[in-house]
Amino acid sequence: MSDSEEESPDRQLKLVVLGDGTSGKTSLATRFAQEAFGKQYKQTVGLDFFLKRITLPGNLNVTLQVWDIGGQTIGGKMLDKYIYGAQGVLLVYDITNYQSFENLEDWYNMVKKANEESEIQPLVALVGNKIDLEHMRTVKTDKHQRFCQENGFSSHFVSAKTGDSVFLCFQRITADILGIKLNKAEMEQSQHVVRAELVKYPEEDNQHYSTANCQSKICSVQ
Ligand SMILES: Nc1nc2c(ncn2[C@@H]2O[C@H](COP(=O)(O)OP(=O)(O)OP(=O)(O)O)[C@@H](O)[C@H]2O)c(=O)[nH]1
Repeated sequence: MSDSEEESPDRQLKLVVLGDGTSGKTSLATRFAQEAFGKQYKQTVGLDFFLKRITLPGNLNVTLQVWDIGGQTIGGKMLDKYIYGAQGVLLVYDITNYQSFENLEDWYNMVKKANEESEIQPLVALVGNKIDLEHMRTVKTDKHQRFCQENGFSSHFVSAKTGDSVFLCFQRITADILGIKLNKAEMEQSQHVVRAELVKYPEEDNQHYSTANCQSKICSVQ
């Protein structure tokens, strides 16, 4: 390999995921880092770590260290230390749980306190999770947008369950931290396509579904 072909070392970034218990922080980190989702709730005690390497346009490799902080740590002594040194903070709430949105004010205050003495402030992203439960939404999108505008947060809506926009969310945050602009095509490429299997009804039942007869067994919902 010639000198010019040598890969430059990965950039390393620390991202901290904060928010109330059950807002979906572990699910979000697991979906992003392992492309998996578990329905069963298991409370995070303290914190968990995830590592994921992504490549941004221009062949820039970035290793993301994702710190998934348990929702119960809000009153604890360790929280400052967990947050300290992060280049990015994801404030996560559940769009069907208004309290989880309201409590982000407290979480954000903890971020400001932890970085009081540091010269560089982390980039903060507001993440509304569980958009697969849109019909149960209790936090209006204009409330979300206002909170972003008032504090200079970037805005994201995701579903850890379906994977909708999860990769895009982490990609956009990483690009913002590194000052890289993603174009529309690059962002569209990162949009997750949800694949839903269609139920195949027995022949005799098909009469009831004659107008909705699908040619393909797979439906792509974007
Ligand atoms: N429908 C739906 N459920 C979700 C989604 N994300 C997480 N959940 C469910 O919400 C519950 C809580 O998810 P967790 O990821 O454990 O929440 P957490 O924020 O890490 O909770 P703590 O560990 O207590 O801080 C689990 O039952 C998940 O399966 C989502 O996008 N959609």
